[in-house]
Amino acid sequence: MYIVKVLVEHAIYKLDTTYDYLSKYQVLAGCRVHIRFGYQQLVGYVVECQETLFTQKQLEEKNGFKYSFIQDVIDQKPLLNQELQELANYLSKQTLSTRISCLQCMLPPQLKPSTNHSVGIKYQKVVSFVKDIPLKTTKQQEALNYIKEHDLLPIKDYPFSTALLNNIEKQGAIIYKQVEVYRNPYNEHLQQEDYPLTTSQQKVVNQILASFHQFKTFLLYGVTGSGKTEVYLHLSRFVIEQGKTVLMLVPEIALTPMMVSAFKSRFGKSVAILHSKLSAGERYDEYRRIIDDEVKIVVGARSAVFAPLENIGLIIMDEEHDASYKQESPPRYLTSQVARKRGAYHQCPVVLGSATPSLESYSRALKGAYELCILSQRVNQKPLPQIELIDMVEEMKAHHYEVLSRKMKAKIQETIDKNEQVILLLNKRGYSSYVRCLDCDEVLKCPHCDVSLTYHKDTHTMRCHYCDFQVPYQQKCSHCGSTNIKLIGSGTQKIEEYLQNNFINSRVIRYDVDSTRKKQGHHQLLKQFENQEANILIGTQMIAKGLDFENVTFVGVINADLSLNIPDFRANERTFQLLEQVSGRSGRGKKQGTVMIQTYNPDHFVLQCVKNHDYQSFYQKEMEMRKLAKYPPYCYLISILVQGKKEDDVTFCSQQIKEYLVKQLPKAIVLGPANCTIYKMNDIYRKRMTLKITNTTHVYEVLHAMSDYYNKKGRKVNVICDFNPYTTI
Ligand SMILES: Nc1ncnc2c1ncn2[C@@H]1O[C@H](COP(=O)(O)OP(=O)(O)OP(=O)(O)O)[C@@H](O)[C@H]1O
Ligand SMILES: [Zn+2]
Repeated sequence: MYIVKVLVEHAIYKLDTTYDYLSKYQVLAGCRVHIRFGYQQLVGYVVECQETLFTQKQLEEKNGFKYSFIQDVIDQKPLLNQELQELANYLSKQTLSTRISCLQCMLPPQLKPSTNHSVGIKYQKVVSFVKDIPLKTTKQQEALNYIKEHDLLPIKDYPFSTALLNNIEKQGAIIYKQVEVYRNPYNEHLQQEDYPLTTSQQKVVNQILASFHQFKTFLLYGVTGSGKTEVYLHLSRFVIEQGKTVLMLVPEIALTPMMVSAFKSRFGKSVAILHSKLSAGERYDEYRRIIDDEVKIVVGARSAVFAPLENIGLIIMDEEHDASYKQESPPRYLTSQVARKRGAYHQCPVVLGSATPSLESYSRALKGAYELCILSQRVNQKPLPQIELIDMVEEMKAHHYEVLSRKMKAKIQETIDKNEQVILLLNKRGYSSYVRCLDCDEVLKCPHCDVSLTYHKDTHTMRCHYCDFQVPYQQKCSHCGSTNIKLIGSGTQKIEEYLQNNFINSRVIRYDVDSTRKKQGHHQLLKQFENQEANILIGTQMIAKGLDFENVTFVGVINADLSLNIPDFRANERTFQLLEQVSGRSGRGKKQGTVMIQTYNPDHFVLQCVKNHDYQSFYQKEMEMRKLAKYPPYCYLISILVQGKKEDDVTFCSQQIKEYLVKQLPKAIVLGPANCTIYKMNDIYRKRMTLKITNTTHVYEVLHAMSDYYNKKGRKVNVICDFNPYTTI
C-alpha cells in the first residue's frame, strides 16, 4: 500500500499543506487524482507517493486520524516534469503564493488541476494503404499506386473523387482510419530564408555562442531596427542543429504576429506558439506537441516561460524591459527571474534583448552580472529618425486648440500624399476621457471604483476601465439633470474620427484593446496596414513595440505627458521606453523617417534624451534620482496591499501591519500606509505600504507569517504582498 501526499485546490481557502491519502497502487508525482475532501469531490495534485508496510488500521491508530483512499487517477503520466515541479516550489517561496497556484499557472487552462474536463483530441479521417491487389479499372490501379506513395493523407488531399476512393476501399486495397491531428493556429506562412548577418550581428552571435554550454545572462542592447530578430533566428538555428531546444519569449500578444511569422517561416512545424488568444483546443494541442517532443522552438508570451520543453539550449526574452513580463495575479513572478532559473537548470545562455533596457538589467550588465552585447546601429547603417518636440503651450498661445498641432497636421498630410504611412500614438483608449456637467461640475464616475467613466462612441456607453462597469451614455447630468454636459479629453476613437474628417485620402486603422478583441484581430489589422489598405495607424502603447513596416516614414506622439504624470517611480523610465520605441517605428525601410512628439514639458530631461536618442544620459540621470530617492536598482521593493470591504478595518489593520513590520524588520524602510491611487476599486477599499530593503534575510519568513495570519477565513481584510511590483495604482 502507498501513502500519497496531495495538494488540494479549494475554491475558498488558500490551502498550502499536503493531505495524506491511501492508494493500492503507486501514483507518480505530478499526476492529478480525484479525492474526497469533506463532503466534496475535489481534484488533487500528487506531490509524493511512498510505500508503507502498515495497514490502514495501523496507520489510523498510529496517527490518530482517518485515512481515505484516492478515488481515481486522472493522468496517465505526470503533467509537469521534475524540473517544473521544483520550479513551482521555488516560485511559491519567492512570491508567497500557494504551490497549487504555481502549478496552475504553468499549465494551459484545460489541464489546470482544478478541472478534469479536458478538451478532446481532434481526429481526422485519412486514407491508409493496405495491400497491392488487382483492381477493376486502370484508373483505380493508378490511384492505388499514388496512395502507396502518398500514404495517410486526409481524403480531400488526394487528386481523386471520393467515389473512386470508396470503390477502392470496398475492394480492400485501402482502409479509412481516424488519426489524431493537432489544430494549427498559424499555418499560412511562406518559406523564408535567413538573411546573411551583418558584421556586428555576427559578432553578437559569436559572443553568445562562446558560452553555449553554460548558464550566463546576456543583455543584448540593440537600437531600434538594429536586427535583433535576425540574431535570435541565427542563434536558434545553431541551437536546434545541436539537438537542443529554444524558448523564445515576447512581451504581449500584440507583438506575437510578427515574431511568430519570422519563426514559423524559417522553422515551420518545429515551432509551437503559446498565448492566451489561441482557442482552448489550439492551446491544448500546442502543449501536447511540446510534451510529445515534436517541437524544437516555443514562441510565446509570459506564461510560455513554463513551456514543458526538455533539453533547452537557449532562452531569449525579447523587449526585456516590458511591463507585461510581470504577472499581476498570483503567483506574482518576474519572467526574467523564472527564465534565469531555467537557464541555470539547463546550463544554457539566457538572452535579454531590448533597445531600451530596464535600469535593473543595464546596471547589472555594467556591474558584470550580465554580459553586455551591443548593436549600436541600424542594419542599413541608416541614422535613427530625427525627432522634433512640439511645445503645445506655444500652440495654445497661437490660439490653436486642436489635438494635433499645425506642424503635425501638415506633416501627416504630406506623408500620405507621398503614399507613405503614418503611425500615431495616443496612450488612451475610448472616445473621450470623461463627461463633465458644465452647470454643476459633476464628473460621471464609476459607482464601484474611484475613477471617471470613459465614453465609448462605438457602443454609445460610458465604461469603467478597471471593473468593466458600463451604462448607456445619456445627454443629461445624473446629478442635477442639466443637459449642458461636455465630453472632455480625447481617446483613440475620437482621434480616429478626427483623422477621417480632417485629412484628404486618409484611410485609418485603430489599434487598441477594443479594436483587437477578436481572436485574430491583431494579426488582421496589422496585415491590412502592411498591405497598404490604410495609411494611418492610430493606437495605444500596443503599437510602440516590435512592429516593422518599411513604408512608415512618420511617427507622431499626440500627448507625451500622459505617462510622465503617472504617480509611479518608473514613470520616467516607462515614458523614455515608450517614446524611444515608438520613434523606432519610423524610417525602418529605405526611406529616412521623422518623428514629432507633442508635449507641454519640452524641457523635461526625459524628452530631451528621447530627442537625442540618448539612452546613456537618460540612464545616468535617472540612476542618480533613484539613488537619492532610494528606489530600485538601489534596493528591492515589496508592495503590501491591504484590502477590505470596510474602510475602518482597512485603516486599522494597515496600521497594525506597519507596526509589526517596523518591529520585525528594523533595517527596512516602511512607507505608508497610504490610500492607493484608486482608493476604492470594485467596492473594495485599498491601502498600500511599500517596503524598501537591501537585504532579503528574514523578509520571507516575516511576510509569510503576516500574510498567513490575515489571509485566513473570517479575517476582515486580505493582504497581498508583491515582490518587485510593477503597478501600484
Ligand atoms: N542581416 C540583415 N540583412 C538585411 N536585412 C536585415 C538583416 N537583419 C535584419 N534585417 C532587417 O532589418 C529590419 C529591422 O530588424 P528587426 O525588426 O529585427 O529590428 P529590431 O532590432 O528587432 O528592432 P526593434 O527593437 O525596433 O523591434 C527588419 O526589416 C529586418 O528584416
Ligand atoms: Zn469600476
